[in-house]
Amino acid sequence: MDDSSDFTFCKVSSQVDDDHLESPKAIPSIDNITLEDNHLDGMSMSRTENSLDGSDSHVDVAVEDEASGSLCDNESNSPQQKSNLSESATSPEVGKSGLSVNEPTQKKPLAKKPAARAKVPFEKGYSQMDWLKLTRTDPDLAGLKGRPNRQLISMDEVKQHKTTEGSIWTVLKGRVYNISPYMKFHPGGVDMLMKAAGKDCTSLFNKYHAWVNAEFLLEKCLVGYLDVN
Ligand code: HEM
Repeated sequence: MDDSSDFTFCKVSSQVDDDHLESPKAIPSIDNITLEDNHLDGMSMSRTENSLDGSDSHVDVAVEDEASGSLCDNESNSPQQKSNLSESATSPEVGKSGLSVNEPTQKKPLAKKPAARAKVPFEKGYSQMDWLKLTRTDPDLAGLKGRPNRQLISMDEVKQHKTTEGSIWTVLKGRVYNISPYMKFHPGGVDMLMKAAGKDCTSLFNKYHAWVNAEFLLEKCLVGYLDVN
């Protein structure tokens, strides 16, 4: 068999040709490049903006329950963690600028403070696993009493469900949920979730935990969809 027609045996010649690639010229001289310190300042500013609430008062009182890990990819997907990864992955090694992150004298300004956590210990019987069990057994968590949940609901109507026992509504990503039954199960506490009562809580939700899968957690609490007109 002629080797040249056989893919398996096709000859591969070296592509590494310094003249062709012009490698010395392809890499620009970095002698004159300097990095300004204010670049780093900018990054730390944005870090502050991204913090949960700008305060350091949160204490991690998390009680690890058996289900939280499966409900949200809380460690690897948190925005803070992602940012850490990208920062370390893209940090340039700048040999002469004095800002190389690999230099031993350089303290680690790029390492973001760990996200402040404010999980509250759940009462017995109110873990996320207990919530999942309840969603499977309670036939009317939304409190619809037989009405369909495909209806359009105005913001005015949502506002009226602010304090009503058993019927506290919120809007999250265009969906209206009855969050009353979830209150005591909320890992961030009742007080925090009450901030969502009668409002569109999408931005608050995203601020604290955009990675949480609320569509899944609150599926059975769906009352309807926000009427934006
Ligand atoms: C309305 C739907 C909501 C659902 C389904 C929900 C669900 C959850 C879940 C599953 C966690 C645990 C997160 C984790 O372990 O990483 C959590 C924690 C937390 N939530 Fe919510 N939440 C909601 C709304 C809110 C709102 C509106 C706020 C703020 C006003 C809030 C504040 C918090 C806080 C402070 C924590 C603890 C901090 C943390 O775990 O990082 N949540 N929530």
